[in-house]
Amino acid sequence: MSHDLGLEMRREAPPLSGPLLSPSPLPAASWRSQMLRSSHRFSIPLRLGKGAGGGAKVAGEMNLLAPVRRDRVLAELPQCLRKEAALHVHKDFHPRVTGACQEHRTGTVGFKISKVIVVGDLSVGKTCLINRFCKDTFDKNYKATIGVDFEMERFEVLGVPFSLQLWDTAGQERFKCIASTYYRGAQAIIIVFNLNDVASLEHTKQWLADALKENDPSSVLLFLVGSKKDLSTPAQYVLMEKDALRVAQEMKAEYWAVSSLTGENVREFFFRVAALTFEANVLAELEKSGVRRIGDVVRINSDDNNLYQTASKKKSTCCP
Ligand SMILES: Nc1nc2c(ncn2[C@@H]2O[C@H](COP(=O)(O)OP(=O)(O)OP(=O)(O)O)[C@@H](O)[C@H]2O)c(=O)[nH]1
Ligand SMILES: [Mg+2]
Repeated sequence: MSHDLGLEMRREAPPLSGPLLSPSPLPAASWRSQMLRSSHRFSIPLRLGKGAGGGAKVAGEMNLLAPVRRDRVLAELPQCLRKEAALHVHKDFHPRVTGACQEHRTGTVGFKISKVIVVGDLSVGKTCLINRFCKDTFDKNYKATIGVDFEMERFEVLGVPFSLQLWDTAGQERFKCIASTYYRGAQAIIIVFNLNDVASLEHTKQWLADALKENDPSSVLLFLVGSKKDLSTPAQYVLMEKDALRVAQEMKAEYWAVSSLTGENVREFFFRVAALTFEANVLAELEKSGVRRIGDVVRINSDDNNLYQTASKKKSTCCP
């Protein structure tokens, strides 16, 4: 049974199994025609069990097949909204990241996808936010998300292809247990609250705690996003922003305020998410390749039975 209540989509995604999507139930040609669009929304059927990292197969195909849209090309680091609550305030990408991109040393980053989960109270505007960015649409009617959906977005950052998988989760309590099984493996968590509803801001701490149960708090990037900015008067907004900045600082999250109705800050926000996630991925890749070089030097020694021996092993036989 697939859930389609309130969702415009839609092609059923392949069932999830473990960290990867299992083979598609659709013929390859059918998936390929879907892939030729640069943004895709999938519903996850309710029958699915646990699974979280999903999408690598789909993303792999997308990287090969779909060209990146011209308006998804990032040549510079998009800036934060408020310096008081930013993940970092540097003007440019980390110099090691820029250098690695120029020298084509970004390893597997161009072939990977990064999972981003979007959580928050019901009706705060999570689905509208994703739809405004991915499809440039806005629906004024509330249609609850049941379980989860995800949308694929492809970017090019500093000349390197980069894909984000945006997971839109249900805010309604009765669907939360389904949605939370998809939290695992996120590289970024977007916690949305309604700028006109202080309770939804208070609840963001619980949403964060739940999402962090399934993720590594030391490596995940956090964003706190106030929605429906168009409904606040400037005076109301200033008051709410003060509280939101404090919460963002406590969480170590980057703060944004958006309107999916008018589109204010939506593109800027997602570009920032893509850029910071990309930067973190490249830095992690460089770290990994550095460790590999130091710790796993491959030696060829014809005197040994094993022709390939790591430097550390060799050392231990010489110096007991
Ligand atoms: N004025 C205004 N209304 C918005 C905005 N964003 C969303 N809405 C409205 O808020 C309602 C809920 O939006 P959704 O995006 O469906 O909310 P959700 O967070 O996905 O809700 P769940 O799926 O139940 O968790 C809809 O009626 C939207 O039209 C906005 O920026 N401005
Ligand atoms: Mg929704």
